Amino acid sequence: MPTTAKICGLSTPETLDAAVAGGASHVGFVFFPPSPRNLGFEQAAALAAQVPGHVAKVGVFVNPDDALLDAAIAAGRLDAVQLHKTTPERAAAIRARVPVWVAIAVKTRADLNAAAAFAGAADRILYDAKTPEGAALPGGMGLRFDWELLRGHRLAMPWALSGGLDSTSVAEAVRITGAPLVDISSGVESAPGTKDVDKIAAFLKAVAQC
Ligand SMILES: O=C(O)c1ccccc1NCC(=O)[C@H](O)[C@H](O)COP(=O)(O)O
Repeated sequence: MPTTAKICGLSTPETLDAAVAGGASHVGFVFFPPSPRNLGFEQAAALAAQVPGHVAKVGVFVNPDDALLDAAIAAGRLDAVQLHKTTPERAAAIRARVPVWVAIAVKTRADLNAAAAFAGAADRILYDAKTPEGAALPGGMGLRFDWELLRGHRLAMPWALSGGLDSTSVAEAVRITGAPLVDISSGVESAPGTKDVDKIAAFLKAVAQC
């Protein structure tokens, strides 16, 4: 199966176009005000209108309440929500309304065990690098974890790899982990929150060669 890619934290028409033109399977819209990638609802609606049907729109949230979820799902016409810092109970409740990705923050092998609790409560697990205690963001910080932790990894649900990827490292990451889907944010930016069309194109070209 070819590796597919999600470009996360898009916020402009030009960079969204680059992701779609380069063959991204998913695009990510962040709904978390402390993030430099945070979208307003009108901005999300305009971007969503630009996404063709074969590309899935994933909203990224940190422990959201129902009001934020409802507004963002409607504005961004979201196909799935990606939840950071959630619980199996909350993920299951949200999954009754919309497909759910759950981010699992990884630093050590023991962290991988957290995924099992989301069986039946998530549609996909996103293994992402754990950010430091007290960090402003739980993702999108360009940090990577030891990919060897996922060598030979088996999970009875779809999953994806994230954290510190870029166009020069993604082939090795996929070779080691066998990730079916890779997710990237800061590795295709020129500054926090500023996506770069050339970096997006280079990353997606590298993924296509995996
Ligand atoms: O990207 C953000 O600003 C963000 C904010 C709050 C929660 C999650 C966030 N990003 C999650 C992602 O899916 C990122 O793509 C993922 O962490 C990888 O980021 P990077 O290491 O920068 O490629």
